[in-house]
Amino acid sequence: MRITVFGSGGVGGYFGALLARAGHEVTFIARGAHLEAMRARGLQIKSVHGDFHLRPVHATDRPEEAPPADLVLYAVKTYHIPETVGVLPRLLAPEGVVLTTQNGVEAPDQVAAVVGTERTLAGAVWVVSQIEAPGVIRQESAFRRVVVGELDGRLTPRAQAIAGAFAAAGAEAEATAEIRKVLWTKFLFIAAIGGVGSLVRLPVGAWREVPETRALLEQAMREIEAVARAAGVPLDPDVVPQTMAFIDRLAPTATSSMQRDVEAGRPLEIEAMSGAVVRIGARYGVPTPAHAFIYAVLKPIHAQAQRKAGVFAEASR
Ligand SMILES: NC(=O)C1=CN([C@@H]2O[C@H](COP(=O)(O)OP(=O)(O)OC[C@H]3O[C@@H](n4cnc5c(N)ncnc54)[C@H](OP(=O)(O)O)[C@@H]3O)[C@@H](O)[C@H]2O)C=CC1
Ligand SMILES: CC(C)(CO)C(=O)C(=O)O
Repeated sequence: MRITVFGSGGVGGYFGALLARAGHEVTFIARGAHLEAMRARGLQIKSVHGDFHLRPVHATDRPEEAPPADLVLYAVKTYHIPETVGVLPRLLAPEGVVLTTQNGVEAPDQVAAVVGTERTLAGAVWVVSQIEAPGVIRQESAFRRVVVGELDGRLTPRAQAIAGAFAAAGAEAEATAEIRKVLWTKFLFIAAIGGVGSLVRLPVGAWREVPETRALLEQAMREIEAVARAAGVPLDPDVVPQTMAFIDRLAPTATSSMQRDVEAGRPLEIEAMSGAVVRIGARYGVPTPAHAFIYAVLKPIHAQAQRKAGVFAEASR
C-alpha cells in the first residue's frame, strides 16, 4: 500500500514505522526539528517490542510532495485538526481513504465533512508512544492495538484489509462493524480518567480508592454513558463497572496522556474530551456537571500552553 502519515508523532510515527518496516511505501508528513532529524538520520523506534531504525525515510512538510495515497494515517492531535483537515483530499488517490486515530469521538465526522464519509475510516488506538527526541519515538506499552471501522457500520473488505496490514506489521488489529461503540467505550474511559487525573495530578493509585475522588470518576463516566445513550450509541449495559474494574487493574503508577500533557505544560485535547462531553450533552439535553467543571479548570491551562507554544514556534522561525 502507498501510505501517507499525517502527524508523525507517538501514534503516526510508531505505526507508520511498523507499516514501512512491513514493506509499505510510507511518506511521513512532519515538521520542525523532528522532520529535520528524520531527513538527516531516519526514524528511530525504541520499543518494548524491539528497537528498529528506518533509514532513509521519505519525510516532508510539503503535502504536495506526498504521492497519492491509498491510506492516509491521520495522527495529528485533535487541536490541530481544524488547520490540517483541509489538506486531506489532496493526499488521497482516487480510491484512497483516511483513517483517523484521535482520542475522542468527533474526529471521524470532522474528517468525513471534508473528504466524504465514503473516504473516511474511523480508528480507535491503544498504545503508549511519544516523540522522545527529534527523530526518535519511544513506544512503551505491551498493547499496541488498532480497531478500524466504517462510519456507516458496514464490515467492508477495505476496513479488513487495512486492519490486516496493521496486524501483519505487528500490531493487534481488527475491523469492526461497531466503531462508534468502540470509540465511545474508549472515550468513556479516557475522558473520565484523563479529566480527573489532570485535576488531581497524581498517579491513579494515589486517588482511585479515595471515596470522593472515586465518586467523581464514576460520575464522569456516567455522564458520558448518558450522553452516548442519548446519541443512540449502544454501549454495554455494564460499561461503567467494567471500566471501573479496568482502572482498578491499572498499575498504581499509571497516568493518562492528558495528565502528562498538563504536567509538562503542553496543550491539551480538552475540547475533544470534557469539552465534547459538555457540547454533545447540551445537544441532547443531558446534564454533564462533572465534565463542565473539568472543562472550566483545564480550558485556561490549555490556552496558556498554546500561547507559549505559539511564542516558541515564532521564536524558532
Ligand atoms: N500517543 C499515544 O500513545 C496515543 C495517542 N492517541 C491519540 O492519537 C492522536 C495523536 O497523538 P500523538 O501521536 O500522541 O501526538 P503527537 O503530538 O506525538 O504527534 C502529532 C504530530 O503531528 C504533528 N503535526 C501537527 N500539525 C502538523 C502539520 N501541519 N504538519 C506537520 N506535522 C504536524 C505534530 O508536530 P508539532 O509537535 O510540531 O505540533 C506532532 O509531531 C491524539 O488524538 C491522541 O489522543 C491515542 C492513543 C494513544
Ligand atoms: C490510555 C491510552 C494510553 C490508551 O491508548 C491513551 O489513549 C491515553 O493515555 O491517551
